[in-house]
Amino acid sequence: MGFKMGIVGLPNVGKSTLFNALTRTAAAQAANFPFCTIEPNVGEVAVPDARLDKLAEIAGSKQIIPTRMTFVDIAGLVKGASKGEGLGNQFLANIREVDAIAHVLRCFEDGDVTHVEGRVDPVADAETIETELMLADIESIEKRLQGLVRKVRGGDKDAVQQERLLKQALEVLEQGKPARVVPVDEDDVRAWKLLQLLTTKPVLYVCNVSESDAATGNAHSARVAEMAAAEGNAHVVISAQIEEEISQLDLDEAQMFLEEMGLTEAGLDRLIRAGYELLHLETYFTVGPKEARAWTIRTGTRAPQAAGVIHGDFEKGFIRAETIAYDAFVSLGGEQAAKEAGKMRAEGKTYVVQDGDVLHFLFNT
Ligand SMILES: Nc1ncnc2c1ncn2[C@@H]1O[C@H](COP(=O)(O)OP(=O)(O)OP(=O)(O)O)[C@@H](O)[C@H]1O
Ligand SMILES: [Mg+2]
Repeated sequence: MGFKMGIVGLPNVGKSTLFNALTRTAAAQAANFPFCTIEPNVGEVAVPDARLDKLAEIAGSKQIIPTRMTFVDIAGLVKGASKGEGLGNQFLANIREVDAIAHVLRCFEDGDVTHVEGRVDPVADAETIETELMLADIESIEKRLQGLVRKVRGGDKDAVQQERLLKQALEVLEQGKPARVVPVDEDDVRAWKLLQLLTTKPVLYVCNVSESDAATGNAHSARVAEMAAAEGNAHVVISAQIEEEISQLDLDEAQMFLEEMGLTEAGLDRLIRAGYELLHLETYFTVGPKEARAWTIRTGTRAPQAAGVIHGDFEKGFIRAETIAYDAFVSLGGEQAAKEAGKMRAEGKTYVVQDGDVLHFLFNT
């Protein structure tokens, strides 16, 4: 499966710097000139989860394998991108493929770093980008509607559904609103997702502040917070530049550095967690002497489909899941003790896996 977040924003706002920090590499070229990035950079990031380390410690697991999330560093968008301005329209296609958008907003003042509009105004920047995404959606909907005409006439059911959904999206977009405000019926959810409209993707605003504002945020990030709350989107405050520095340090050094800065936790950890929440993702664990491993599922996933994340055969031949809740596993001191205390449950096909469940799957091959 694997979930993907696209890092989106105006040119030169710190997207590649953030990407490098997240992936602990210098894979993406980050430099003080607009349109530095052209081809998207793709990297996998381990999802930090203290619970996994705790479980491994209790079970004496030799190896710890965190679950992962993919980040894609996309080229900067500018006003007119949907009409081919800047580096044009191809980047909009990169955004189509992601599950959610991390929208980086410049919230730092630094006369040496070029802002494409010559001023720092993250709320206006967010509008610029959102407008481009809306225009791109309108254009792609109009094209797709034309392409559907014949099929709809022929009575193709899927085409009729698509046409209806596209028209609903078009109506709100033409009022200047993102397609995510369209209320979608249960029966339409799948088809709606398949439309891959840019403005239906959940947004996490990343307020990129200067080093000195990393712990407290600033007036710019406060305005973004307000905007995000009004839209029902999420936001985090982080300094991409410091995060990149921290990502080069080893764990002890990084901890000291964070404390000196007055931070309790690396901004990246907060960002990844916020991404998790935004996508309604949860984690379950498999724990044994060989390895302790975390797996990602969507909230509400039933046991067989959760098993399918490990291997398709687990889902096909699913018999039952043995479950211990994280808290019981930890407070009782491991699997055996939890079992003896009656805290291991056998669950069937309809069981909805809970965040933090420690699971064993039994299956037919
Ligand atoms: N928090 C920050 N404070 C000060 N400078 C920063 C901060 N974050 C990034 N920068 C600087 O901003 C410049 C642009 O960064 P970066 O290349 O990451 O931007 P980008 O959004 O990827 O740009 P492009 O769209 O051109 O690829 C770099 O010089 C970087 O060091
Ligand atoms: Mg870049």
